[in-house]
Amino acid sequence: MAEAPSQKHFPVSWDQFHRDARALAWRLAAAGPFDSVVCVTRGGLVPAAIVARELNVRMIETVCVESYTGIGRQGELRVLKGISEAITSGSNAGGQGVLIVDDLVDTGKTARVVRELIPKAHFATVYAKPMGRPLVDTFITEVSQDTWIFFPWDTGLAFVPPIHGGA
Ligand SMILES: O=P(O)(O)OC[C@H]1O[C@H](OP(=O)(O)OP(=O)(O)O)[C@H](O)[C@@H]1O
Ligand SMILES: Nc1nc2[nH]cnc2c(=O)[nH]1
Ligand SMILES: [Mg+2]
Repeated sequence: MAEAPSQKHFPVSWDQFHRDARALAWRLAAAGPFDSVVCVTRGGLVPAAIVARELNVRMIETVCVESYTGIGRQGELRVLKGISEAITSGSNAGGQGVLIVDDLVDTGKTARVVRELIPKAHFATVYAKPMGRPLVDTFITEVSQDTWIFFPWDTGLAFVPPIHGGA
């Protein structure tokens, strides 16, 4: 898969991701309470599970978005499934008391589209890049715009050649 030459790599292990998602939950505990969690698929599924467990939220919804087709390759953004009215009705109108969770914000395109669907919701991500940062209410770690984050569900153990060369 082709990627921009200046791209730095930021690999995240399961352990690290769990710690960071739990740190996000600690921060969100002070920003709530939240009646429901909306996760932005697919990357938001794992952090949403961790955050919902920590905050004892059992009402979980998805908003299904398709955007990136490879490392650093953003295609046209399509919302494949919107947010159920059950989540945004009554006292939760407009997204009041609703928490949106995604793994990261990069250009902010995904966050902007999801926010339009549910403007009063609180938007949280584990990681943020500078362009998308203004669209997020709460996040844990910022990485530079030219960094590509590799999540544990996208990676696996592999041989690394020794520094001195050869095997
Ligand atoms: O701020 P943006 O530039 O819009 O990028 C952020 C989005 O990109 C990734 O999703 P992706 O489209 O790769 O799909 P996935 O969640 O199914 O992996 C990530 O999970 C965010 O949702
Ligand atoms: N895995 C991954 N998906 C992304 N989508 C947009 N930016 C990123 C990134 O840095 N890593
Ligand atoms: Mg995503």
